Amino acid sequence: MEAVIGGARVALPWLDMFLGGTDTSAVTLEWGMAELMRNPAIRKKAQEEVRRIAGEEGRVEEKDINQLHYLKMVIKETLRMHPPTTLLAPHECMRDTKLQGYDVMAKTMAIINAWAIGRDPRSWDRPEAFCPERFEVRRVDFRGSSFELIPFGSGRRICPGMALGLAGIELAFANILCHFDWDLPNGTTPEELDMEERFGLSTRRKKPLVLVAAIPPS
Ligand code: HEM
Repeated sequence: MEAVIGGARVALPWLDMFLGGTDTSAVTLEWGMAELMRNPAIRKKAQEEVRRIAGEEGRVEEKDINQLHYLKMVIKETLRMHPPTTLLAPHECMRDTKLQGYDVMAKTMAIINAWAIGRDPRSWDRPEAFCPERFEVRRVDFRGSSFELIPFGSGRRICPGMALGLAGIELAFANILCHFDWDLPNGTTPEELDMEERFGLSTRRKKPLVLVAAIPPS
């Protein structure tokens, strides 16, 4: 990100880092919870796993994260359907290139729609269904090597904060599922939950997610 200070353009990489690092994780968490509210059976399965791993300590810590196999699939499925940086970052072609029969001129701006790629029926069976189990049979990586799932981009400009972002999302997601039972307010049914998006720097929910938290009976 750049700012104009005293007439001069100044690069602000720390601001990129701050915005890229906080907003994306918060948006992913909100979409993930929304999908779990629409899919109670998936929520129950994720919550059972988290509470089993939390055990007697009653909380999930960083050392436990690698055991959260189902929750990791829930997060992967969330990033497939709701990549926060919908259009990744614009890339400029450095030299004249031929790509799959197309001529791409130097200086061409390439904008990649990760949202559409994640919902492409040529790559995904029932793409509009939230189904973490699809990753049990299909070993798709989302770290830049499987082009059908690129929420963090790919190649030399892939998101450098991926590991940090994922660890934060996993830990926060696990603990909010561990400590509370969740419900929709005012008798809203899962089918009625509004999933409309608002496109922006990161694509968030048009209406913020409002949920009722309850402490589970011990
Ligand atoms: C769910 C979490 C996150 C997602 C989905 C995400 C996604 C992305 C995407 C799609 C890009 C553009 C990649 C491209 O150019 O093709 C990017 C770039 C970047 N991200 Fe993230 N990000 C996340 C978390 C973070 C965190 C936690 C940090 C830092 C603490 C971070 C810092 C950056 C920076 C500095 C860039 C620019 C890299 C460059 O241009 O070379 N991101 N991110």
